[in-house]
Amino acid sequence: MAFLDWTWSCSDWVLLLLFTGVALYFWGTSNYNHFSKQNVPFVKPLPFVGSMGPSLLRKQYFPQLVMSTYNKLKDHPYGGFFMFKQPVLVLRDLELIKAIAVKDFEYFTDHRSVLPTDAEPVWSRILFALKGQRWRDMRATLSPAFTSSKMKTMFVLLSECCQNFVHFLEQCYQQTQQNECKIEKEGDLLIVEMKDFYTRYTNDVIATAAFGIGVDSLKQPTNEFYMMGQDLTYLGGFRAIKWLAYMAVPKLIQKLRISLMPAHITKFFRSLVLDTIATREREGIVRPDMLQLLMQAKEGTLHEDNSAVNKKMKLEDDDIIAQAVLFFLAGFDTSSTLLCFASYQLAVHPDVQSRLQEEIDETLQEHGGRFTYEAVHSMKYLDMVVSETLRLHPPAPSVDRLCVQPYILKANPPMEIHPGEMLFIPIYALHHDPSYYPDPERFDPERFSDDNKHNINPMTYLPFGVGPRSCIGNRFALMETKLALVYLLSQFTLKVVSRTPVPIRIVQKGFNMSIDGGFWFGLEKRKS
Ligand code: HEM
Repeated sequence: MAFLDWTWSCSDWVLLLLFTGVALYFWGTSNYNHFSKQNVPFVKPLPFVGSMGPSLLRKQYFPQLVMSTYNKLKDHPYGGFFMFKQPVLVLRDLELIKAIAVKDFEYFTDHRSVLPTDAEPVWSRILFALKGQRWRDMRATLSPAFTSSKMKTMFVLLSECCQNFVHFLEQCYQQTQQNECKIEKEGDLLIVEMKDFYTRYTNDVIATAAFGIGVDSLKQPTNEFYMMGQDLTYLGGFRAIKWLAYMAVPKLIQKLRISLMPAHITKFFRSLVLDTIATREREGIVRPDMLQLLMQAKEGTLHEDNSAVNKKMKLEDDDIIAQAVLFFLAGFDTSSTLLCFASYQLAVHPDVQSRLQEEIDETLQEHGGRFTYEAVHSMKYLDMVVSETLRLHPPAPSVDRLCVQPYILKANPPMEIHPGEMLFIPIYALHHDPSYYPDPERFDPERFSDDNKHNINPMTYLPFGVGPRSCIGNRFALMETKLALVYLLSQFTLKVVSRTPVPIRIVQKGFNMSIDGGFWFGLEKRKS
């Protein structure tokens, strides 16, 4: 057979290479006329990588890529870019965003597949990955677990985690605690890498609130739950290559049934959840946490507030494991990122920090020295600070929607969208658009004061996404972050120190945003 004949001449090999190169080029650019043939403006793609080049070369981090795409499409209600070979329609116009995500939601109910379903039987059951009716049923089943009254019952668990960290910091301050965490004492200050610190807090919060186990990751820095969480969210080395391959050629990865989630992690979380459920059932233990609510959903006894039992669907064990892990994945890094950026802004804006501390002190006094659920939720300035941090540094820079039924985009010019096509809502860019937020890079909590917040168009402020598919855990996330800030600032003041990077340079670590050099701050003990 000529193909296997090693006596091929040099020119034969050159021809073969040339042919392969040309064939690959055509494959790598095969659908790059997707937008041009419809006269839709788009960001020019490069072969294979589409518009992702600057992000892959680490010249632009994902929020910057979202921003530059949005700016390049200025003056258009929508436009295109390419995520590798996948054409993605970016929505700029606020009415279009509202139509896709809210009014005509039934045409765009799904996200693009986040994981190869065949290779990930547990992971493909997570709410975020579910599609169509199955998503509707699961969302309706889980929603009662996130109402205000359920948050109130979980408040006590979160307060315990906050008490643990304040106690730990006080011990470090008095140097009675040897710690393996990134906390050092320098003069009157504790020097703390807050990303590490807050990640341990949000990890403990999810451990107790979602998995029903108590861990203290500051006192036991290498506890198994924490280490598994780190492993789960580690996106370096070979794992990064697998994820990139999945984004570039999802069908091939699906076909090869390559698993993106290491089996030992799935095994750990599976036995953790199943053992806890078995112990609770055996010993009749009832605990005010998400696992208990998932167990009730499985039994069909989970109540909507003030209404009947939700009987939308029966959960299987794998569904429960999947949702518990999702709460962990969706919650712990996003919330710790929010806490880090809030701390940064407070440290570099001491006037804002003092005003917030005054509010905390007064509220504490009014509530008899106790941080109750009502006390934390009554703090208006705290809400303004957290809202402005979420505007300036949204942990999710964009969200996607997948078209599930043919749709005509009612814009000038109109556009036909077909099932399987993907759309993007550029959260980060909307939050930084000067026509919606004057002087957008300035940290100004006043934008969210009672007098000003009515000027904000709801479609320009989307830290938790938008419409029926928005974040189910937003109340929980806000409670967890506000409570941590209240506990911390009632005892300590955040200070800029020589290791604090000012101004910050955003970098991407794994799924989330961080800053170059780490979130180093000084903590000064407040005089009582
Ligand atoms: C500051 C913290 C958080 C931020 C900024 C955030 C943001 C988001 C965003 C942008 C989405 C996609 C929404 C959309 O497509 O419109 C989302 C979805 C989701 N989030 Fe969060 N989230 C946070 C914390 C949490 C927490 C603590 C939990 C659970 C305990 C959670 C659970 C979920 C789930 C389950 C979904 C998928 C919802 C669905 O597909 O129906 N999130 N989140």
